[in-house]
Amino acid sequence: MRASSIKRSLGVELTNSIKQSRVLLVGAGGIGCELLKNLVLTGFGEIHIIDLDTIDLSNLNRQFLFRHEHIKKSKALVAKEVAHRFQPGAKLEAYHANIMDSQFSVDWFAGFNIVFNALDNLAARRHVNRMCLAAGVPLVESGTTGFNGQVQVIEKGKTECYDCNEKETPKSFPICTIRSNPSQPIHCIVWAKNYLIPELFGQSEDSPEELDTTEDADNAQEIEELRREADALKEIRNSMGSDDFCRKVFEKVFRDDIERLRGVEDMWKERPKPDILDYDKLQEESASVAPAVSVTDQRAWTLAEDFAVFKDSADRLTKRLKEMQANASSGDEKPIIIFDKDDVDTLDFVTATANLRATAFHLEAKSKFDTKQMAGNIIPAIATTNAMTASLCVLQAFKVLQDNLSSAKMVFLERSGARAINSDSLDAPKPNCPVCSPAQGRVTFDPERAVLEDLVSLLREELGYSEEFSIIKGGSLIYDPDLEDNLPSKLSDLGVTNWAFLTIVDDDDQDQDPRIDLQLVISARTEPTEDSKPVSLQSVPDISRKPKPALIPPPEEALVPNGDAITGKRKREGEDEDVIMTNGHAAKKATGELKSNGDDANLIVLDDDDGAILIDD
Ligand SMILES: Nc1ncnc2c1ncn2[C@@H]1O[C@H](COP(=O)(O)OP(=O)(O)OP(=O)(O)O)[C@@H](O)[C@H]1O
Ligand SMILES: [Zn+2]
Repeated sequence: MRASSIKRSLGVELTNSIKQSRVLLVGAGGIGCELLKNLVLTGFGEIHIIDLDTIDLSNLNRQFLFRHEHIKKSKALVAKEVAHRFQPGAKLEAYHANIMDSQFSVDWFAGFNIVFNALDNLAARRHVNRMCLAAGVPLVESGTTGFNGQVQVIEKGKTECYDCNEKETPKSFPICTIRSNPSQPIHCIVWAKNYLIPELFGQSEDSPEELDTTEDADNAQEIEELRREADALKEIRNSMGSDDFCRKVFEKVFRDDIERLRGVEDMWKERPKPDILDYDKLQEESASVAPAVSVTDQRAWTLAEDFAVFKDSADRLTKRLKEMQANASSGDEKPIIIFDKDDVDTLDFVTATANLRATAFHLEAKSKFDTKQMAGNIIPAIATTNAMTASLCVLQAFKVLQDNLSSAKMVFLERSGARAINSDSLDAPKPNCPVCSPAQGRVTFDPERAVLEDLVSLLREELGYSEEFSIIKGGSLIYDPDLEDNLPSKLSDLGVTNWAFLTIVDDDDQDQDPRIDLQLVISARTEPTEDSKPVSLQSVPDISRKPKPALIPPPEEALVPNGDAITGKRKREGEDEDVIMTNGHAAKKATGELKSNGDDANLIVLDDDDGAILIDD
């Protein structure tokens, strides 16, 4: 878009703040590529891009900055290079790195006017949320799943933070469900992917992440039995490459193991016993099936087809592993094959063996396409959703730059319902949020000298804490009055490194109400200072007292849009007043009009109470 069009659309003031802004984009994947293009073309002054990953073939369908020749190159560096061509004057900086690295400190974050999250995982999102809160930088958080998208503006003390609401943790399955008692097709897929493949071709894992062993403490005997089964499989692994390898694997997992389970009568009171599968019978039935049937990915294969693909993919994997072993040098780690949804051999093997198991347990077989989605834990990423979400991020960023937070929104992109885009007012911070409710302070320390006692004394002498308080780092207690043994330990030996976050919890309710929690960001001194104290306060925080539960007032600066109380409820569909997009056409805001601009017939103006948005047709 031409600079003059942007200026006319957004106004001189906003255009200037955009030009002067220094922003950080975290993640150069599906949303990130779209967002980078938007930021560059809108004229943001300086854009820093960070991504830890390299480009994969499966990214190319939607991460449009990347081409075939970029595969295996850094996402951040290629994104920077390609986006630069859109606007050669743009100031771009790229980092092929993990945003959670300590080099990206609170001070580094503080150098940006806005941070945009375009990430795909909870841990990194949480980390950036915390860093932005500590640095006092507004964060525009975004995410998509399939047709749904969401954009949220986060500002310390004014809005909810990313952690104000609990997030669902990824699903894990009890180990016995996976190994002994599957009741859904996904259980068979996880079995094939996380148990059978590692046991045969990979590194045997006792407790891979999708298997939850905690629920099974009472079930020690069953676990022991499963261990014996795994040992037997390891022996079969040694016969890999021999003619009867496939038969041995098959008869072990689809005959002997099932036979044993059928004998555990208690398991089959509510459901039919699993069936034993017959190798010779399936061999006969599959005689006319060509292994090429594995390219059929939209329908579930027949049992004979599953059998044929099982044998064929097992042969392919065996051959591969043997070759890898032959090419490995003696000092190398043992070569292994791990499941990858984009690795056809492993996907065929998982689809076929999961379906054989599903049939044995009277469950539905799944197509290769469905198995890929389920095994890769993926809801398909949709380019259009990413593009729309990325544009909503920029619209919200305009409100942040205009310091007009009361009109910023939590925006939802949905496929169902009358409108594609719905929005909700931003809520005030949750008073009991463990991340954003604590008071904030900064201390510096000398990593060579500082011991825990120095920090404890500082808290008592300079901040007035009594005897009763505790210090927590990353969920572990490093100090409370009963943990005096730690006092002479160096902070660095207690895991307190540069830019660590410490939480101080006041446990004293003798004289008056305890203080609210205090979050201390602790940074190592690099230069020798005049200050000879091993630990010193850099900023003196204002630590209020915990309000009594019934009397929690909303924080003073909290957002109260239109003077109304915040209810935290979603608005009904069609009730909000933001930009609407339907059927791919950008339409006007509820009250606005679609106009054609007289002196530039190619321009479509979208009216919005907050200023017009101009689209170059
Ligand atoms: N800690 C992190 N530091 C830097 N970048 C990160 C971090 N965690 C995730 N990312 C990046 O965020 C991006 C998220 O993009 P996206 O959701 O499109 O995922 P993807 O891995 O590219 O695609 P998919 O998972 O759908 O195959 C990825 O490029 C990923 O590398
Ligand atoms: Zn919060």
